[in-house]
Amino acid sequence: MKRDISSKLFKAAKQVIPGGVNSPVRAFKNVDGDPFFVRRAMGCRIEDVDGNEMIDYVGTWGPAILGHAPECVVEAVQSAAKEGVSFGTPNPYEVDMAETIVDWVPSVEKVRMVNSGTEATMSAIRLARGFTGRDKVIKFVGCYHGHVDSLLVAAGSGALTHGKPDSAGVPASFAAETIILPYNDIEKVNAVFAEMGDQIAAVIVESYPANAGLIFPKEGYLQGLRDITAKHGAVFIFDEVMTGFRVAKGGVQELEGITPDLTAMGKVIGGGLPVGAFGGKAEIMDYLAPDGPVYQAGTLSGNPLAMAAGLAQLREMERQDGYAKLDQLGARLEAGVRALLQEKSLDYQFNRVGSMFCLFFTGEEIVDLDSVMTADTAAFRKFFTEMLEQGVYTAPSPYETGFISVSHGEAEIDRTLEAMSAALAKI
Ligand SMILES: Cc1ncc(COP(=O)(O)O)c(C=O)c1O
Ligand SMILES: N[C@H](C=O)CCC(=O)O
Repeated sequence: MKRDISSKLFKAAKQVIPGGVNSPVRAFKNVDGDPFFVRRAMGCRIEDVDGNEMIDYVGTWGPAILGHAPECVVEAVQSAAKEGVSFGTPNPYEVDMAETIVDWVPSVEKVRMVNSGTEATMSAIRLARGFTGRDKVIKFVGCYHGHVDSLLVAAGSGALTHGKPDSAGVPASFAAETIILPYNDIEKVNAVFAEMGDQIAAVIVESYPANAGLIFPKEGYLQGLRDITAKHGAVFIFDEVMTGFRVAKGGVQELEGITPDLTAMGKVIGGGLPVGAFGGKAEIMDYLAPDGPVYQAGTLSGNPLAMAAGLAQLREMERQDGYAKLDQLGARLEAGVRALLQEKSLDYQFNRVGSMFCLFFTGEEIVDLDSVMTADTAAFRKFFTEMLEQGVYTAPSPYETGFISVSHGEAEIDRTLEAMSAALAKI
């Protein structure tokens, strides 16, 4: 593939943008390559500035559930923009969005809009601390909750990709308030609560961890977290920034029948514009300013364009019965991948829920970060590079999850399986 213009742009970008990118996972460091720059993205395809077209499974890291630039979202943004792009006052879209979230997400009684998933988790943590009057927070190894200081400890996603699960610049005193435990081990959680339950403000967990590949909870694990937090008066925070509105209308909490106290949301609810949200029990949410003592704010929060885009996307998903369609496409991909692995006598693990999936280049059962880290990263790199050569763009890291969109069709899934077959043969 020719990448001349992308190479020039990357060179120029590195002069003026740290690492040449505005978010580390985009830098392709984990695949020994340089990133391509995108000119346009429509449906399930993206085209780079050199004219290479690719079937896309990154989907702008999750938000593009209908595919790129769906007509309904573009029209909603255009029409909203004609009335003004930001008001800095309450607007009707915000009420519509809040009512939609409360209607769709089982545990949410009240919700506050923010501008990113990071803001959502950061605010949820502050609220949990304000509500309980406690400081300590439990998070799990490999879970990523955005670049919140106290949560950038043993984190997944870009932090893991770049071999630095902890970040410089996070004061040791902040990190000391975060208790890190392995995922999927409820005994360890119970033991910490037994020792210091009255100091723990919150347990935060990715509903299905999807920033260290895609890991599923063991039977009873999420309910175990729910029970122990309830017993000790700690706030149970579900991070559904990635899974919310993606795996089902009501996210993982709907699938698993779990009722968290607070939920962090983002990605799909923004329709591709910068949006996050956090919500939950009214009793806790009412601790927020202006009614309560926990301060939280945002110049552009509830922005009319972002709300219009998100609402249009959610309504279209409902209208098309998008979740059922995504599950069918996901099942087709899964069946094809499993057949390929069997045909090639590879014992690699493949995890999928609805339209989210991850192929792990290891035979170990995937239960936590330790098992994820047994994957053969050299094999992953070869696979990624070969897939890209064949016009299929998957995440440039073994620790990210793939996303199918409603605009993928059976033909694209089958083409992807052909590419996978060739790529696996080259490993
Ligand atoms: C589970 C999860 N939580 C939080 C975040 C942070 O969201 P954002 O990148 O919008 O700040 C992300 C993604 O980055 C995520 O996947
Ligand atoms: N895994 C991250 C979020 O889900 C990827 C997005 C980013 O960090 O740029």
